[in-house]
Amino acid sequence: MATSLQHTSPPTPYVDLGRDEWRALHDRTPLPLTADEVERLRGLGDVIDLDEVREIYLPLSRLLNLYVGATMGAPPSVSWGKLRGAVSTFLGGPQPTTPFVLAVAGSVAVGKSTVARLLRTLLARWPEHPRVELVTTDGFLYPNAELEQRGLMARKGFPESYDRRALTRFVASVKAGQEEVSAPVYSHHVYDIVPGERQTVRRPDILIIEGLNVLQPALPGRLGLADHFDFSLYVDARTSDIREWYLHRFRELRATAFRDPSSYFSRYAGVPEETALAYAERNWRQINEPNLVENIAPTKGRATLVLQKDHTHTVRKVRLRKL
Ligand SMILES: Nc1ncnc2c1ncn2[C@@H]1O[C@H](COP(=O)(O)OP(=O)(O)O)[C@@H](O)[C@H]1O
Ligand SMILES: CC(C)(COP(=O)(O)O)[C@@H](O)C(=O)NCCC(=O)O
Repeated sequence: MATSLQHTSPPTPYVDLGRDEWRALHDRTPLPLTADEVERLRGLGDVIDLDEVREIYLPLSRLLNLYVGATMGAPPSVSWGKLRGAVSTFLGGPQPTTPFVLAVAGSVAVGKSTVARLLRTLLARWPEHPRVELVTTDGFLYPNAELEQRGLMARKGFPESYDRRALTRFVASVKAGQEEVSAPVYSHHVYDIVPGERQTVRRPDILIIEGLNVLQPALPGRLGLADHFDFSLYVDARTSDIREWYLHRFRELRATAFRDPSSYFSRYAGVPEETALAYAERNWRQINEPNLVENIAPTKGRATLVLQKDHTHTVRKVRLRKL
């Protein structure tokens, strides 16, 4: 005889919300977007539907605002910084605040940069944490010369193509509250690290660290990058959709940025479209897809929150780790 237990899903460590359930949270988000802010978001230059911003990303910024408040505390009031307050009491005195570290993970072309830029803007609107810095992990790729030497030129984006120690040290120093920390800078234009250029971070309220491999587990015996995160977000979609977005972006870049003769990819602006697309397809098949399958997707379960997108970039499901 069937028991009711057979019909009950087993408990999971996540809360799953469908689009409509998540969207309903929008009504409870105390900081609506003003017309000015909508204009500013348009100014970011990203293709993103403004209803999607209001219904999905604005509630997400509120959830993050709650996490920042609970973890870091702003003014030590009843509702702010309970955890910090309790720990300060335990340690016998107020502890200095350090930046809240938010990681954004996912495949090449899944939309990480778009989400990270959007969150930088949305999070900075909250009065408790106006100073938000965004750093991408590509600055920690080894320079091409080093990748050549290590035989890794066809593995750009794989965990071994990064200076993982420098990346972890960077995030640890920001998290430690160091006054000024700097990161190397990668240029998609020249397809290499820019010699001598640095991005400096000066004790922001929030640091967003965005990249393919941010959720990779630590090497045995070492502290991992993810050990310094206060919250992590994984942007997810079907591999076949991500492939389409990758090829679409390549086609768009061919018509714009690749036309600049100083671009590393300028040769693909001058060849027939099918030759250029064959190159992009090969890059997807040989580099980005295997990296997604072997290294990136397996880290999804470690994220605090997963955004699941459909083929139009519309978020259909949000999965949040239970506290
Ligand atoms: N929410 C969105 N709505 C529409 N297009 C998007 C959205 N997010 C990303 N895209 C598009 O998808 C492609 C990949 O996005 P991008 O943020 O550059 O990805 P990543 O940083 O993960 O490589 C780009 O062409 C971008 O314009
Ligand atoms: C620079 C990247 C490795 C992404 O770096 P991230 O900031 O995510 O660490 C990636 O966008 C890339 O250029 N991959 C090389 C393969 C390709 O050209 O598609």
